[in-house]
Amino acid sequence: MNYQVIIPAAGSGKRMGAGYNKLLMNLAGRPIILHTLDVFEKDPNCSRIILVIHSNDESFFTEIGSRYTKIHLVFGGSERQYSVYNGLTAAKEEGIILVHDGARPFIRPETIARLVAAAEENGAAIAAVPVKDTIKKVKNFEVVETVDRSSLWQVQTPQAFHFSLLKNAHERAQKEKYLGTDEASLVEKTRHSVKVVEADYDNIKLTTPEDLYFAEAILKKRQQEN
Ligand SMILES: Nc1ccn([C@@H]2O[C@H](COP(=O)(O)OP(=O)(O)OP(=O)(O)O)[C@@H](O)[C@H]2O)c(=O)n1
Ligand SMILES: C[C@](O)(CO)[C@H](O)COP(=O)(O)O
Repeated sequence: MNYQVIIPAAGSGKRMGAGYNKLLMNLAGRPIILHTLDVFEKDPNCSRIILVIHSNDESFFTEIGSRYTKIHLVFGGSERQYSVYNGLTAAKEEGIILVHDGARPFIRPETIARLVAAAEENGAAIAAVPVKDTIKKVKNFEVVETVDRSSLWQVQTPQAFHFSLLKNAHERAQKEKYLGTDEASLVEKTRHSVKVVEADYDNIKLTTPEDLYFAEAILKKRQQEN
């Protein structure tokens, strides 16, 4: 089943502390964002990549345009949610649409395929992995509650939706002025069910400097697999 993907890549990477967009940082000799784009450019089921960029990075992304035939560039907003919404305006209003963080370069094609199938069937599906650590609610550095982790999952991207379901959820959030940290939380507010597809623990989001060490190790392991 064909799908479109919105790739939000317009963040400032504050937690990475590079002083510029972390997605332009080097990973195995290439900017992180190119590793992510490669997955979708190579996927024959991906019909369109809507890449949401910061105006500061326009020249970089314009330059790579010739190597990535599926890309449509859109400018982002001050929040991730606004960037994704801007991406929706450049999408074809049909079929299945995915949202995938540019900061997650290790997504596997087989996970994408499972998510697309689940979204086709249910309307909404997200990648996630079961929590491994004990999770506690903490206030002023004091434990308030230990949360039962048997039903807790750590949510990732891609998140996959019927186009109209995602568009309606974003429009409602814009109208009612609420922000979510992922697309599924906006869809949940419309009371539509969201299916979970178990993904990989190495589908990490490169957020802080330590993640770059993990990324080098993941890449090395993937090269051994191929
Ligand atoms: N206004 C924003 C904020 C984030 N993103 C994108 O959303 C993804 C997940 O966001 P995050 O990892 O938080 O990236 P940053 O916002 O850049 O990081 P930080 O919060 O540390 O500044 C990233 O690919 C980022 O580029 C975006 O397109 N527009
Ligand atoms: C969408 C997401 O990657 C799911 O875990 C996460 O919520 C993004 O959070 P961020 O702070 O915008 O990186």
